[in-house]
Amino acid sequence: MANSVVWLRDDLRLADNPALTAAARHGGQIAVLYVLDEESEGIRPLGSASKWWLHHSLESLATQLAAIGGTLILRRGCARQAVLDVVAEAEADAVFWNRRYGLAERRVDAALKEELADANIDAESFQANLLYEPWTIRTGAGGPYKVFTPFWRACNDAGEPRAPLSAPEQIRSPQAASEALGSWQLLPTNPDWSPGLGSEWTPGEDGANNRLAEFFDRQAREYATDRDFPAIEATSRLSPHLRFGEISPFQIRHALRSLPAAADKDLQVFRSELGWREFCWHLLYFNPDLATTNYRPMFDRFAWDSPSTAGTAAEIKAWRRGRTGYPLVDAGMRQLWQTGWMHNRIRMVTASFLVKNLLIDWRIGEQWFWDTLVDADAANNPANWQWVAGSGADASPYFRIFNPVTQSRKFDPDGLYLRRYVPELASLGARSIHEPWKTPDDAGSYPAPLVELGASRERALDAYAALKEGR
Ligand SMILES: Cc1cc2nc3c(=O)[nH]c(=O)nc-3n(C[C@H](O)[C@H](O)[C@H](O)COP(=O)(O)OP(=O)(O)OC[C@H]3O[C@@H](n4cnc5c(N)ncnc54)[C@H](O)[C@@H]3O)c2cc1C
Repeated sequence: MANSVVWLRDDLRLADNPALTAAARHGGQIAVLYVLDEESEGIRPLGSASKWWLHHSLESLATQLAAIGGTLILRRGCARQAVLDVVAEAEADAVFWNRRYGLAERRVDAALKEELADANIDAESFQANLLYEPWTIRTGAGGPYKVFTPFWRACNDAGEPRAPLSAPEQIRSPQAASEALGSWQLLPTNPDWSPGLGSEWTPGEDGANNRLAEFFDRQAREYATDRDFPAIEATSRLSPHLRFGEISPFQIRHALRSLPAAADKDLQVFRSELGWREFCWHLLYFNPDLATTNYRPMFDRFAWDSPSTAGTAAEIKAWRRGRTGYPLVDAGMRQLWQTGWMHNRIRMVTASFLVKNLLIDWRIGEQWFWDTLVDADAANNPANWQWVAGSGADASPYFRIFNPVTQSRKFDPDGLYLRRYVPELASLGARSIHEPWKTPDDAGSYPAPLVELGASRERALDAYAALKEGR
């Protein structure tokens, strides 16, 4: 009986993996392959935190595969060549994979499919990582959506997504050489900045399922109200697991159905957050340059400060290091550095501070998040940055400039989150911790504010007015 190859990409799981299920049905031995492709044209290189995650996720996947009799084959290089090599080595007559939606990735997949067809090798792809394929959700006029609410309504009208598939109980893998994971050097050394990530996260399918179970047990019920408070662990923290496909949106959606109806309001909000993920991928599918190009071309003329001037370079550095003098911004940027993750509300606050109070191009912030987030996502990251900057689809109105002090008082009233990530301020009381410059004697080495909020807000509004008026 002929063998097959399963080429895994952003779907590092055994359960609800249609490509793997198809291979199991095909029969014969299954060569399960992961390719670290930093060569194919247009593929965005992984950021440092994503590399850390990938290492541990692959390690976990290899262990899980071994438990059902399989082996994971690792190759580095051009994906096309790696897949063709493994097809030959495994004497396979079929290749299965789950779809990707970025343009560069789609081009690689389409070219490979053709090449395999010419060689009489069957190649089949599946829907696995999005509930709704981007091209299936269209406006009445047949175009892509630009606004979330009607997009999500159209998704819901399209019907309930399919039930998840079980993991195969047993597979057999052919002999094929694999590179050693360690030789890829995905983990940081000199210095090793990852201990904080290690204590926060368990990459892999088990880690993902545990997060989901914990979220359902403890948190899902207060999600709608508590999700905005960064000191409360009220959100699912599933984002890096979804990013690497250790859990599928189908599994989450299906599991939600098992919860009691009493939690309906919370679950509705949670479901629509998963909808935002679908929307971001819909945007990326139709706007492949989302990470580099303003969705609204009008913003091409926006007067960002030049990052090469000394003053702006110093501001960027202070923002990255969590030394802007605004405790909520700094707590967020330090949470990001220490744990590879930042609470959603604080992502909005830190991003708004960079692009509006400092007038720094959103692409500089997007790239920093890309490098430091464990959930750095090719669609969610640029779409949200553009949403905050005002240049994106369904974007926040430009005049909505998050005030880090007001946000801090409202969403971290006792300063618990601030104290956790900005320990220099730990001795300040709940009233003064949000504005430490008013009690400088107690703020120790904590820096003075980088800019004044009122004046920097006016400068941003002027820049936007000039853009609109074509000045
Ligand atoms: C400037 C900025 C950059 C961001 N960059 C990323 C990124 O690179 N990767 C990423 O996954 N999310 C990104 N987000 C969206 C959001 O902050 C995270 O998805 C969320 O904080 C992850 O935590 P969670 O899993 O606990 O979320 P939950 O509240 O539990 O939500 C469940 C899931 O819904 C999805 N989701 C939630 N909010 C959004 C959103 N606004 N847009 C798209 N999907 C969403 C995520 O997959 C998330 O895991 C960004 C937001 C901002 C403002």
